Amino acid sequence: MSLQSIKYSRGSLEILDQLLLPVQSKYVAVRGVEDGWKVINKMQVRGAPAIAIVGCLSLAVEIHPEEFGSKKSLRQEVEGKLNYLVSARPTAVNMKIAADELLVLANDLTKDETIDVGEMKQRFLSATEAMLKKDIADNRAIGAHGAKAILQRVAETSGAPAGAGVRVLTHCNTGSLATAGYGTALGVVRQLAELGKLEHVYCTETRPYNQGARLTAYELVHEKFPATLVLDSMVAALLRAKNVAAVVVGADRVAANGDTANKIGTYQIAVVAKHHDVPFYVAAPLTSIDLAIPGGDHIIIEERPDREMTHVGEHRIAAPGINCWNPAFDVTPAALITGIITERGVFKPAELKEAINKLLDS
Ligand SMILES: CSC[C@H]1O[C@H](OP(=O)(O)O)[C@H](O)[C@@H]1O
Repeated sequence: MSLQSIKYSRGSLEILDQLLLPVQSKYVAVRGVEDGWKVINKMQVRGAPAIAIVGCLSLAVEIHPEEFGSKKSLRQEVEGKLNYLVSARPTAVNMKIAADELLVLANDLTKDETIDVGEMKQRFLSATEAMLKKDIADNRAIGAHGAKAILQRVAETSGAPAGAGVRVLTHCNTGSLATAGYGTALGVVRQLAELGKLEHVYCTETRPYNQGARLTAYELVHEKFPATLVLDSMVAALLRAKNVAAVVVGADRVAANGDTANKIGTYQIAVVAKHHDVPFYVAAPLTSIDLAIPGGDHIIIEERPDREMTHVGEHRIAAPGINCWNPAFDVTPAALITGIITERGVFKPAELKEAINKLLDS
């Protein structure tokens, strides 16, 4: 049983094939950008941060053995292949942000007359490799900020005895299998557990890919957390009956106003949480926040193949001939979001844009 979604050393990249989990734990070699695009598009690896890291590392393993005649030719190869990788899945912004940052680096290195093409390649490889450690550090910070915010909110509003543990609900998979490690929303759950404050965690099965039943449950069992799997259709009954203190989910793209695209089903959980006065948190690194778009209506929502709904593996579960609608994500309006938990702190949606701009300026 492994929770390491990405295995990398310079010149070598493997990903844990998440289509086979939880029954089979098998690593798949990613030999270059074509492989990288395929494993992302097929969702053998998924999760906004993991998509960006695997995409960029697939470029790193491709250019590592290559000799480039000039810095310009290296830059042109980098630009073309980064744009290709961004096309693998359109909703999560992390790959686009990483591609933009790496292209700025490639342009700067091209202009830097103090280094040759060999040094440029080494610096480019180092920059892509740094994403792994940074993501884990970001996730641990998200976990710390998120756990503190939830415990503080519960202490202020629920009347629970000081120091009591909390019961939380999460959706989809936002753990080590969606990132370089530790996780975003599941990083908050891990931090609550590390503080001895996790009374119980509920995870939804998250049809149709079943990230919750197959991946989050896999992580929670691995960690031996007190956890229960629920159907997506049970969330209203759960919030009514089980004294859930908070909902914490991930994000694929957070717009400047705080509207958030996340796994399909997130929006209706947010509506139900509002009805039951349960705080609803989004946990996301700054690399998932897209200040270039004003609101959720501007987010492209990926539609996945009907077969992901009509079959479980090779077994058909829907009537042949029925039409399907299979958007992979939906958008939760900022008005339903209590706070956006990032590695730099927790922000109300209305404060997000100004706070992030201040952080970026500093
Ligand atoms: C930290 S993962 C963020 C996000 O990615 C997942 O989508 P997918 O499994 O389709 O890649 C899900 O929406 C998570 O919340």
